[in-house]
Amino acid sequence: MSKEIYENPDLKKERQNCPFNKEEITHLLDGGKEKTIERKQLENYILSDEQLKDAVPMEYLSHADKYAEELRKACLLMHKLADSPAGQVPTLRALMGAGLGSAVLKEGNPLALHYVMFIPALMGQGTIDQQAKWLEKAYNLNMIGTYAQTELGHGTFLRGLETRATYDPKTQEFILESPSLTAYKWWPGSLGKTANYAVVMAQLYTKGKCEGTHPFMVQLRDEETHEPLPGIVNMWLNPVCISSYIHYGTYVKPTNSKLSYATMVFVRVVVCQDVTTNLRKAVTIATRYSCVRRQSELKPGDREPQVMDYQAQQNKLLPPLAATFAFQLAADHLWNLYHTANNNIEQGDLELLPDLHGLSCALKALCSSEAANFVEVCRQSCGGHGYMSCSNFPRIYGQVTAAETYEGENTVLWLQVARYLVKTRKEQSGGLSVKYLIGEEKGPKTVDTTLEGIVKLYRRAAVGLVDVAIAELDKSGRKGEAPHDAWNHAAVYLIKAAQAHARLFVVESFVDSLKEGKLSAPVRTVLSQLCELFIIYWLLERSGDFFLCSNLTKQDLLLLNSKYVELLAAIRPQAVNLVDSFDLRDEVLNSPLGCWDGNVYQRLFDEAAKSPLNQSNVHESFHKYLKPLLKSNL
Ligand SMILES: CCCCC/C=C\C/C=C\C/C=C\C/C=C\C/C=C/C(=O)SCCNC(=O)CCNC(=O)[C@H](O)C(C)(C)COP(=O)(O)OP(=O)(O)OC[C@H]1O[C@@H](n2cnc3c(N)ncnc32)[C@H](O)[C@@H]1OP(=O)(O)O
Ligand SMILES: Cc1cc2nc3c(=O)[nH]c(=O)nc-3n(C[C@H](O)[C@H](O)[C@H](O)COP(=O)(O)OP(=O)(O)OC[C@H]3O[C@@H](n4cnc5c(N)ncnc54)[C@H](O)[C@@H]3O)c2cc1C
Repeated sequence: MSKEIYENPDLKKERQNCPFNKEEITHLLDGGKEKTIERKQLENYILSDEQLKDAVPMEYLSHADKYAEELRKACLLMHKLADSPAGQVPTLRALMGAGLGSAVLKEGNPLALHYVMFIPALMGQGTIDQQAKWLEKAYNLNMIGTYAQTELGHGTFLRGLETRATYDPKTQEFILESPSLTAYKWWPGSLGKTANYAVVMAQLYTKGKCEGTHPFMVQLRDEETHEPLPGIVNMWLNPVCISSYIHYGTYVKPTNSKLSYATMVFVRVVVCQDVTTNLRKAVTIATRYSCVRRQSELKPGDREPQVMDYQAQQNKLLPPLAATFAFQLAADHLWNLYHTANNNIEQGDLELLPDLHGLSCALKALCSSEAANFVEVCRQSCGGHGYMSCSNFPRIYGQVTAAETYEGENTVLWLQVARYLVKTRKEQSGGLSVKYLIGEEKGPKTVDTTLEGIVKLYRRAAVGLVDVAIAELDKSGRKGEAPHDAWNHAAVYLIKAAQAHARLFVVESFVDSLKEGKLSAPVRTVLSQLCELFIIYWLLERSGDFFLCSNLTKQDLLLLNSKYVELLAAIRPQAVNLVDSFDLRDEVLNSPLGCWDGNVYQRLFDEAAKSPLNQSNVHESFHKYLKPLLKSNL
C-alpha cells in the first residue's frame, strides 16, 4: 500500500487551479527545458549518494570536525565529477554555488577557490606555456590552488599591497617577501589548510622600479607531506610570474594594467547569480512557511488566518520574490556582456573593458546588498522559527552578506561605477550600458505611470543624479579644492548616482526580457505583474531620487502607491506557485520551514531532537556547576 504523501492542507489549496505552467518558468530560469532535465539528473546523481549526507547536523560539530567533514564530502564530490551525467563544467558550476553545492557542503566548499579563482586566474592571465604546464595539473586535482591577494593591512587598495616580488636578473628568479605583519596574506579561502599552491598578487619590482601588482604562481606546501615549504611564513622562493611581462629581464607593460584584475571581474559577474540563488532559497522558505503559519485574528471571530494574508506580510515577501526574477535576468545580461568582452579582449580589443568593469561592479554591489537586505526580511517574516539555525536563514544570510564585502567591498565598487559614469557623461563617449548618458534626455518631462513611463523615470533619475554629482565636483573645483578632495566630498552624490545606474540596468533588463521572451500569456501576465510591482517598489523606496530629477508629483506617488498595493493583492494567490516554479529541492532549501509538503511543526520538532543536549534529560554540567550553585545559598 503506497504511503499517503502528506501535504499541508493550506499549501495544497494554494497549489490548486494554478493559472500558469510552473514548468515554463522553471525552464525560463534554467535556460531551457534541456537544462532543467540536466539539472534534475545532476541533483538526483548527487543527492542520492548516502555518503554525502551529514550523520549529525553540522552545527553540532567542532570547528576542526566541520572542516574535516566538508573536506571529506568535497573530495567525494570531485570523484563523482568524472562520472557526472551533466559533464564537468555544468557540474562544477552547480557544485561551487549556492544551489546544489550548498545542499551538500553546508559550511562551505574547501575546494571552491581552486575552481572559482585559481583556475580562472590561470586561464585569464597565464601564458600558453604556463597554461600547458599548470592547467592540466589543476584540472586533474594534482594541485589545489587559491587566490592570495588580500593582506592583513590591505584588501581594497590593491596598489597598496605590500607583498613584493623582486626580479633577480642573475638567477632569473622572483623573490617574494611579506616585509611586514600587515603584508601577511589574510582571508584567501583554502590558504590555511587545504591549498598547496596559490596565485599570489604582489608588487613587481624589477631594475629597482615598481611595476604594480601582478599575479605569481607560488607553491605553498610539499605535494607529498603537505608541510609548508621552508620559509613559507615570511619568505617565498621560486614563484613564477603568471603572465608574460618579463622578457629576458626587461619588463614589457601590458596593454592595460587592469587586466591583472580580470579574475575579480569574473567572480563579480558570477556572484550576481549566486546571491540570486540564495535569495530564491530564502523567498521559497519564507513564502511556504507564511502560507502554513496561521496566527492572530484578521476578521474578529474567524479562524486564525495564514500570515500571508496580511498585506504587511505580502509587502515583506513579494518584492523579494519579484527581485529574484529581476536579478536573474540582469545577471544573464551581464554574463553575456562578460563573454563578449572577454572574447574581444583575447583578440586584443579592450573597448568593452570599462563597460564590463563598470557594470560588474554595479551589479555585484546592487545584487549582493539588496539580496542581503531581502534575506533578512525573509528571516524576520518567519518570526521565532526564522531565527533558528535549522531554518537555514542564518547560513543563507551569512553567505549573501559576505558577498557585500568580498570581491570588492561594495562602497568601493560603487565609487568605481561613479568614476565610470562621470567620465562617460563628461566625455560624452562610452559604451554599451551608459548610452543614456550620451546626449540630452529627449521627450516631454511629464510623467506617466505606465511601465514605459516608469522606466523613463528611472532613466531621468540615472542621468540626473550623475549631473548632480558632477555639479558638486565642479562646485568644489571652483572653490579651489584638489580633485581628490572634491571627489571625496561628493561621495554621497556619487554613490547615489551609481546605485541609480545599477537599478536602471536591472529595470531595463526585466522589462526588455518580458518584451523579447517567448512566453505564454499566463506566464507573461504573472511576470509582468511581478515586474511592475518591483519597479514601483524601488521607485517608492527611492522616491527622493525621482523627485530630484523629474516632474514626479505627490499625486503620481499616491497613484503609484495604490497601484503597488493592488499588485500585492493580485500576486498573493500565486506566491506558492511562483516559488514552486523555482523547483528547489528540500535538500537544497535545507529548512523545515520551507519543505514542499509544509509539514513544518513535525520537522521542527525532529530537528530539535537532534541536538546533543536533547540526548539526555539532565546534562552533566548540572552536577558540576548548577547544583553547587543551588546549594550555595548565595
Ligand atoms: C567552474 C566555474 C565556477 C563557477 C562558480 C560558481 C559559483 C561561485 C559562486 C560564488 C563565488 C564563490 C565564492 C567566492 C569567491 C571568492 C571569495 C572572495 C575572494 C576575494 O575577495 S578576492 C579579493 C577581492 N579584492 C578586491 O576586489 C579588491 C578591490 N579593489 C580593487 O579592485 C581596486 O583596488 C580598485 C578599487 C578597482 C581600485 O584600483 P586602482 O588600481 O586603484 O584603480 P583606480 O585608480 O581606482 O582606477 C584606475 C582605472 O582603472 C580602471 N579599473 C579599475 N579596476 C578595473 C578592473 N577590474 N577592470 C577594468 N578597469 C579597471 C578604473 O575604471 C580606472 O579607469 P579610468 O579610465 O577611470 O582611469
Ligand atoms: C568571506 C570572505 C572571503 C574572502 N575570500 C578572499 C579570498 O579568497 N582571497 C582574497 O584575496 N581575499 C578574500 N577576501 C578578502 C576581501 O576581498 C576583502 O575583505 C575585501 O576586498 C575588502 O577589503 P578590506 O577587508 O581591506 O576592507 P576595507 O577596504 O579596509 O574596508 C573598510 C571600510 O573602508 C572603506 N573604504 C575603503 N576604501 C575606500 C575608499 N577608497 N573610499 C571610501 N571608502 C573606502 C570601505 O567602504 C569599508 O567601509 C574575503 C573576504 C571575505 C569576507
